[in-house]
Parts: sequence; C-alpha cells; structure tokens
Amino acid sequence: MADKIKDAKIIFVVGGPGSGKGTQCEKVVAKYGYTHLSSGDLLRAEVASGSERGKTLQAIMQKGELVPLDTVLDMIKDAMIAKADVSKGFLIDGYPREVKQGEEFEKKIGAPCLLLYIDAKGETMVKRLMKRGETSGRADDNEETIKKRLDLYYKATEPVITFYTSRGIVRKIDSELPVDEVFGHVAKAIDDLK
Ligand SMILES: Nc1ccn([C@H]2C[C@H](O)[C@@H](COP(=O)(O)OP(=O)(O)OP(=O)(O)O)O2)c(=O)n1
Ligand SMILES: Nc1nc2c(ncn2[C@@H]2O[C@H](COP(=O)(O)OP(=O)(O)O)[C@@H](O)[C@H]2O)c(=O)[nH]1
Ligand SMILES: [Mg+2]
Repeated sequence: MADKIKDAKIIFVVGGPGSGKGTQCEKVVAKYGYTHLSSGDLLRAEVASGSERGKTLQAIMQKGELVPLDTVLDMIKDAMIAKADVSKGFLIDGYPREVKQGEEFEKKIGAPCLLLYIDAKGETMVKRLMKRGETSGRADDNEETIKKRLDLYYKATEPVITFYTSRGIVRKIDSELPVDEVFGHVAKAIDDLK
C-alpha cells in the first residue's frame, strides 16, 4: 500500500465546519486533477447505503460527534488504494480531526507534504452552515449540531494545526475572502510544492 501511493502528494485540508474546505477542494480538482477524498462524504455514502454500519454512523454524526478513528481511516485508505494507479495527488478533506487521527494516518498510509488550513471566523462558519442547511439535506446542518461541531473543532482539531505547524508544512488560508481569492492563495501553496 505505502509503495503504491509513495509518489503521490498527500495534502491534508483542515478547517472548521463550513470554512470552505469542500469548495476549495473542488477547484483544486479542476485545476490540478488531484483526487478529492472528503472523509465526511465517505461517511455519508456509507449512511446512504443503508448498511448496519451506516446506521451507527448516522447516529454519531447527527450528534456532531466523531466516528471511531479506525472506521474513517479504513475508508480513506480503501479509497486511496482504488485511485493509487491514476492519481498524482490526494486531497484529504476533513481529516485528521484530532492529532491521533493524523498519527495513525501516517503509520498506515504516509506523510502529508502540505496542510491547508482553511481559516474562517466562528460566526462566518455558522452563517454559512445555516445557509447550506436550507438546501443540503444534511442531518447535521442545524443550529444545535452546528454548535457542537464547532466546539469539537476548537477542542480536538485545532491542536492538529499546532502539531503540523511544528513540522513546517502548514499554510494558513484566509477563507473570509471571496471564493476565487481564497483559491488564489490555495493555488499558490500548491504551486510552491514543486
Ligand atoms: N475524520 C472524520 C470526518 C468526519 N467525521 C464525522 C463528524 C462530522 O461532523 C461529520 C461530517 O464530516 P464533514 O467533514 O462533512 O464535516 P464538517 O463539519 O467539516 O462539514 P463540512 O466540511 O462538509 O462542512 O462526519 C468524523 O467523525 N471523523
Ligand atoms: N462567501 C463565501 N462563502 C463560501 C466560501 N467558501 C465556501 N462558502 C460557502 O460556505 C458553505 C460551506 O462550504 P463548504 O465548502 O461546504 O465547507 P466545508 O464545510 O469546509 O466543506 C457553502 O455553502 C459554500 O457555498 C467563501 O470563500 N466565501
Ligand atoms: Mg465539506
């Protein structure tokens, strides 16, 4: 496994709920042809399949909590293996959510060369999620769950950024700007890899 993807770049995309991770990842896919793997989307696909495992996941996500580490990691790993032969790079969106998830990812898969830290203010994220909730159909895009997701983000996920900052691979992106300007900074960070 590790050999199969050893030449591909691994980019972690980390930021609060509603910060704009998915929006920026789509643009990176369009420009650079990287493979976008959203851990949230993988989990939601499992829920949509109606499997027993999906039912358990649905209950956890509806509460705004984190699903067990091994579950998400196995899903990401399987998805990466499936694309390993054709992918020159992977955007791992919404993962790691806690330092331990990052450590396990590196043990089982490999090291990231870049962490894009998509940064928006708490009030901006809440506003965007409430708006998205009007059409997303996501069970977790409601006021109560959004608050829990934000709290968990500050408590569990922000330490991830500190952890990788000490390794020198974090690029902080101001996501309060208009989408295309945000993307300008994202593209710069990726171009600087070469
Ligand atoms: N590594 C992960 C990724 C996701 N989840 C769960 C908890 C999240 O609340 C839910 C949805 O994941 P998203 O990445 O979609 O969640 P965000 O809150 O970031 O929403 P989005 O990025 O789509 O706005 O899945 C998890 O437990 N562990
Ligand atoms: N104004 C503005 N809205 C954005 C920006 N990025 C994302 N959004 C909106 O915010 C919501 C959440 O974005 P999404 O990409 O799903 O964020 P994620 O939760 O981090 O994956 C969506 O409805 C987007 O349309 C941005 O840079 N500016
Ligand atoms: Mg998303």
